[in-house]
Amino acid sequence: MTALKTSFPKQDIRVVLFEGISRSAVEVFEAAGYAQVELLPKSLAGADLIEKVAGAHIIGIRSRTQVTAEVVAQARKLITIGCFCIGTNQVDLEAAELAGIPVFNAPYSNTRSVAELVLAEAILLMRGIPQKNAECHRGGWSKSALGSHEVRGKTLGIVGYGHIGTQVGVLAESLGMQVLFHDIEAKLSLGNARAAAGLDDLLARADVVTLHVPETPATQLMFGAEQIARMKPGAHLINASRGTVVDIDALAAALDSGQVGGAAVDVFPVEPKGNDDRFESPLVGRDNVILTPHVGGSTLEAQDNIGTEVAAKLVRYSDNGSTLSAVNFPEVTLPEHAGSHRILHIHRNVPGVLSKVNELFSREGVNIDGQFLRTDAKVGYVVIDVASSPETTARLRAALNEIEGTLRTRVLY
Ligand SMILES: NC(=O)c1ccc[n+]([C@@H]2O[C@H](COP(=O)([O-])OP(=O)(O)OC[C@H]3O[C@@H](n4cnc5c(N)ncnc54)[C@H](O)[C@@H]3O)[C@@H](O)[C@H]2O)c1
Ligand SMILES: O=C(O)[C@H](O)COP(=O)(O)O
Repeated sequence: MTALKTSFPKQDIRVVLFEGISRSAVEVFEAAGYAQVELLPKSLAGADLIEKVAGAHIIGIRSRTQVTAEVVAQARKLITIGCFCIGTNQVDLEAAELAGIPVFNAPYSNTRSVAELVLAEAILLMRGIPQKNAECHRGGWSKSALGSHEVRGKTLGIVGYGHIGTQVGVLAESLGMQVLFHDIEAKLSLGNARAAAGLDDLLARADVVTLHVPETPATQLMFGAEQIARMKPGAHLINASRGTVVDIDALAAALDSGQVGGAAVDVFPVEPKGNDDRFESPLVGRDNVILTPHVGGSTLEAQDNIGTEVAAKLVRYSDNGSTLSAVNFPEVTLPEHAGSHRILHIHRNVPGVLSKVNELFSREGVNIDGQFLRTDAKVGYVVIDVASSPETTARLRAALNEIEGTLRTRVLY
């Protein structure tokens, strides 16, 4: 097979990876011939982020970097974004789509890591270990079974029964826990897990409640004073989803009153941008709270896998145009195009664009080797393989750019 060459030289494609993304990602880019890969240890914000992104063709971020509509608007060279994590709420997905920028993520690679942490926390909270640990560190010694329970036979309430929630449920059952879940979608129960009659039913029955919903307008502060009051008195709460899901002041008050017996919190409404910044939260200083710095998915195994998975998706899009598993874009799986020039045309999904594209090719008398089209509500993505000279391809691209509704074109050969 002939080596794939892009019309825009690969050695000039600038890749910037923020937030300490695994070196496994760099290896994927380098193996594919990308020479300019910059690895930054933390996220940037404001003018610094805009400036850095403006010079990049490909960026990789984790949960911290906020790629807003403003950042997208100034990122004129940017062709694709990789979220080296599950959550994509930190990216303005619509702004990216309308700028012709597909966004990719790693939907599965860290789910096991989160599930293991959550299960460990459920055990520690049910045993009152956070308090005992803190007391020992202060020179105290409370050898007592008071308030310490096995998890066996207790009820775990899972809110959001998706990839992580289901894994937590399976692991919890293997320890003998009863698993109840609540989801807005109808979900197949794994093992002996049971769907609760609703969130209130789950809250009334669970000894430990764990949250695994994404950040959406509907999940913002979905867990506040009202929901906490419906929990069993003294039950425990785990949040490793997103910091905006829980009303943190209401949780602090409930921990003080004893309504919540203990909590494990990995995500916060405001998180430090990097490891040198100070962490502050109303939950700090409480012995019955396990605080972790958003490390649910931070294991070497998960990060290594995520690096490989997302970098491979970005390389594939950059080299070949495939958008399979993009989270904001029409999905097209494309074959190799050795011997043809591949023209990518991204346009607003309005009537008449495709007929103008096809008219152009018939007018130019260019033979089409293959054509692929997918649309979603806002955008159409048409990929045309042609056997033409570089000059003809450049002329076709210029003419495509003139078609009303065109958002972006690229040529690969
Ligand atoms: N702490 C970490 O390091 C870490 C790591 C990975 C993921 N996460 C977070 O965990 C979230 C969940 O991950 P996942 O892979 O399980 O996602 P997923 O999409 O597979 O599952 C989410 C589930 O929540 C359900 N849901 C959505 N809105 C809901 C609502 N209002 N009420 C009840 N259920 C609702 C969905 O139907 C879905 O089943 C991610 O979106 C991410 O924000 C955090
Ligand atoms: O969305 C995710 O996968 C998690 O929140 C992990 O994010 P991180 O890569 O910033 O640790």
